[in-house]
Amino acid sequence: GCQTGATPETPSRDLFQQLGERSGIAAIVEDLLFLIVDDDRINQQFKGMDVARFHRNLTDQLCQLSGGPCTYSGREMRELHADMAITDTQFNALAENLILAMEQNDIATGAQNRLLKRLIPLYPDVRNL
Ligand code: HEM
Repeated sequence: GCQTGATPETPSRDLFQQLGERSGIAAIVEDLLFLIVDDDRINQQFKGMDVARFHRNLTDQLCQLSGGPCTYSGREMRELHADMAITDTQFNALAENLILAMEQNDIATGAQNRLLKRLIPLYPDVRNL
């Protein structure tokens, strides 16, 4: 579960709030999915994926990374992306789409950047470096 309740304010908690809590993050991930499907730089990679599972797991991951009360229960990042041969261009394309999705959901630029900063450590795993 991912409940929101009376919890002391911490910097990480604050990012979760700025993203609109789990429901706000779920809306961002939904918009991200539409952008991915429209983006010829990356959409072929996502052909045949389980959309509902992707939505749930990425939402939980971003919720947890932003300091929210969620636990990511999807597959391990390196293992999951290992056979995809993801290029820098494709990684950047996904990041660009995430930024666009956050823009569409009126997320403040500072909050956008703070989330991106927390995703950067996953770069070597996603690119299998
Ligand atoms: C920081 C960057 C990234 C993060 C945090 C991330 C995270 C995730 C997460 C949480 C899932 C769902 C895991 C699950 O269902 O068990 C996923 C699935 C997937 N990711 Fe990534 N990802 C990133 C970058 C990329 C890039 C750049 C690509 C390709 C362009 C990509 C391609 C995929 C595909 C195709 C799936 C679906 C696999 C399937 O369900 O068959 N990811 N990713």
